[in-house]
Amino acid sequence: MALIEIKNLNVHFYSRNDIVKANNGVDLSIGENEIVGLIGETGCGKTILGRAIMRLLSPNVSLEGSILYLGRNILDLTQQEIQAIRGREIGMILQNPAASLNPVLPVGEQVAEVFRCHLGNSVAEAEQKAKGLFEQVGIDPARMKEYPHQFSGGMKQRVMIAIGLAATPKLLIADEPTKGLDKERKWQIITLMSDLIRKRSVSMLLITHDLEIAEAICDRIAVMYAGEIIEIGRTADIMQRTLHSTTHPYANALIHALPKYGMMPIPGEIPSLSSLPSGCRFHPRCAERREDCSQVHPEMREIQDNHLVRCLYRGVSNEHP
Ligand SMILES: Nc1ncnc2c1ncn2[C@@H]1O[C@H](COP(=O)(O)OP(=O)(O)OP(=O)(O)O)[C@@H](O)[C@H]1O
Ligand code: NI
Repeated sequence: MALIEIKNLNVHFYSRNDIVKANNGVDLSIGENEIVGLIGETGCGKTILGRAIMRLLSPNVSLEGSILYLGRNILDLTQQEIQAIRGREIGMILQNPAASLNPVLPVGEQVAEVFRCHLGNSVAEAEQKAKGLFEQVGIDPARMKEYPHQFSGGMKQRVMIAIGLAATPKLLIADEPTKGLDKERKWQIITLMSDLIRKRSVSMLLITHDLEIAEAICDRIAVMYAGEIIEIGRTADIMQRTLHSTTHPYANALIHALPKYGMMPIPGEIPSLSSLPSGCRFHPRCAERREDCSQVHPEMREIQDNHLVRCLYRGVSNEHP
C-alpha cells in the first residue's frame, strides 16, 4: 500500500469575487522510503497541495477527492485525529523558517518539545535526544540555548529539519527547504536532508522550484502547471532531454530554462488560477500546440512504464506526421 494516495483532489478557494482553483484533479502517490519532487513555477499550487495533506488550509476552502494516508482519508479525520498525525506521522518544513520558529523560545527547547509532546518523553530524555539530533544536523549542541535570531538562514533551516524529523515521521513535506540559501549551503542542506531521510526510512515530498535539486535526490518527479499535475515519472525519465517526444512541452521548457541547458526563458505568462485557459492549460505558451489543444482538455496518459503525461500529442505514434 502506498503511504499517501491522493485521488482526484480539488482544492478551491472561494472569495467574494472569484474562485481560485489551486489544485485540480490531482492524483499522486508517495510510497514508503520514496522521495517525490513537486516542481513548477510560482503560484501553480505546490504549497497548497502540501498543506492539503496536513489539512492546514484557510476556512474559505472547498476540498474534494481523497487523500489516503495508509488507507485512511485525511479529509474525513476529526481535528483531534489530524492533530495526532501532524508532526508525529507527517512532518512539514514550511517555506519560511524564520516565520515558523518561535522567536522567544531557545532552539533546543523547540526540538525537545517534539519529543515531549509527540513521544511523551521526560524532560531529561527529550533534552538528551534533542542533543543527539543537533549533532546529526550539524549544529553544536552548545548552541541549543540560543534563540532563532542568533542563527543564520542555513542554521535556522537545520533547526527546522531537526524539528521536522524529531518524531521520525513516516512522511516529511519539505516546502522549498533551500530557499534563500547560497549555492554551497543549499547543497549542504539538501545532502543532509536526503541522508537523514534515507537513514531513517522517512518518505519525502520535496516542493521546489529547483529542478537540479529535485534531479539530485528524488526518485520520482511530478510537474505541476496551473493546479494540475501534467507529468509524473521516474526522475531519469523526466529529465531525459534526448527523449523530447516523451516529455511534456512544459516540463521540457522547464528543463531548458536551467542554466546548464541553455537558460531559455519560458515565453508567455503564468495563467491565473481564477480564470484558467480552456483546453490544455499550457496551450497559450506551448511552441508545439495544435488546433485542438485550445479546446480539448487532455487526460493523463501513461506513455512509458510509470510515466504519465497530460498532453494530447506526446507519445502518440502520429506525432510527426
Ligand atoms: N487562502 C487562500 N485564498 C485564496 N487563494 C489562495 C489562498 N491560499 C493560496 N491561494 C492561491 O493559490 C495559488 C497557489 O498557491 P501556492 O502557494 O500553492 O503556489 P506555489 O506553487 O507554492 O508557489 P511558490 O512557488 O511561489 O511557493 C496562488 O495563486 C495563491 O494566491
Ligand atoms: Ni509554495
